[in-house]
Amino acid sequence: MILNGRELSEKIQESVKKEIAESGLTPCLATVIVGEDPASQMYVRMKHRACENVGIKSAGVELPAESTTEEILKAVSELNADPSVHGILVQLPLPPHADTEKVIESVSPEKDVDGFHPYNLGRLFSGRPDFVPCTPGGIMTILSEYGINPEGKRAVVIGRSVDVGRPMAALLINANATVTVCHSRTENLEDEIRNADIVVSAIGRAKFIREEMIRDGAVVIDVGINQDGEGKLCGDVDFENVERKSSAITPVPGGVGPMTIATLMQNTLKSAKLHEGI
Ligand SMILES: Nc1nc(=O)c2c([nH]1)NC[C@@H]1CN(c3ccc(C(=O)N[C@@H](CCC(=O)O)C(=O)O)cc3)C=[N+]21
Ligand SMILES: [Mg+2]
Repeated sequence: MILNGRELSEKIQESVKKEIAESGLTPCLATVIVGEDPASQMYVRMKHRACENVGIKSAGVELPAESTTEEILKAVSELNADPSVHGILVQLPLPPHADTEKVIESVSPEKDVDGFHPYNLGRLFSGRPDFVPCTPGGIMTILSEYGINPEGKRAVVIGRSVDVGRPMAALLINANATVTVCHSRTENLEDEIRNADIVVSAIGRAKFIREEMIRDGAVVIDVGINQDGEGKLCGDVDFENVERKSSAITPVPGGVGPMTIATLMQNTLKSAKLHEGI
C-alpha cells in the first residue's frame, strides 16, 4: 500500500478551510526567513500558498543573511506582540552565526505552530501536547488515516533531531509503540531496522534503506529529502525495492512533505482558536 500524503494533505486542507469558513476566524501565520537559501525560499512559498488555499492570512518577514541574533530576536518579539498574528514560523536552518536555540525559545509558546519551543516539546514529552511539530505530527495523521495503529508495535526512528526524530519518538511512545531511536553513532543499525514493524527514516542519505534491511510487511515512513545521481528529489528509501517487501510505504515526493504543510495549517487554525478562547 502506498501512503498518499499528497492526497491526504489536500483532504486535511479542505477540512481546515471549511472549519475556518464556518468559524468566521481569520487565522494569521507569520513566517520569518533569514537569508536567501533557495530551498528555504521554496518551502516558505509553499507554506504561504497553502495558507492562501485554506483562508489563512500570511505575512512574510525577510531578513538579510547577515542579520545578528539580536535582529532576529527583535523581529520575533514584534510578531509575539502583534495580536493579529496567531502563528509564528522561523524557517530553519538559520545562518550558522545565528543562535538558533535562542531564537526558537523567544517565540511565544502559544504562537509556536512549529512546536519547537521547549515548552511545547515538554508538553509533548509529558504526553499532553499543545502544538506538535509538523513533520512528525503529519506522520501520525498518515498512520491513523490509513488505519495503522502503532500500539504494541516495535517502531524504529532513525534520526534524533529536535524537529523530527525526537518528537517522532515522543508521539510514538504516546501511541503505545515500543520505540527505539537510532542515529549516526548507533551500532548495528541494520539489525535495529530489521526488527522494526514501523521504520521512520530521517537520515538524509539517498536510497540508504534497502529491502534486505527491513522486515516483511513493515511500515516504512520516508522523511528524507535528498537528490539522486541525476539531481532528482528522492528519499532515504530505495522505494522500488522496499515497496515490494513493505505493507505500507510513503513515497518521496508526495508522502511526508505535503503532510508537514497540512499539519502547519491545522496548527495555525489551532493557534487562532486558542487566541480567541475557542
Ligand atoms: N521552521 C521550520 N519548519 C518546518 O516545517 C521546516 C523548516 N523550518 N525547514 C525545512 C523543513 C522542510 N519542510 C518541508 C515542507 C514541505 C515539503 C514538501 O511538501 N515537499 C514536497 C516536494 C516539494 C519539492 O518539489 O521539492 C513533497 O515531498 O512531495 C518538504 C519539506 C519543512 N521544514
Ligand atoms: Mg542524526
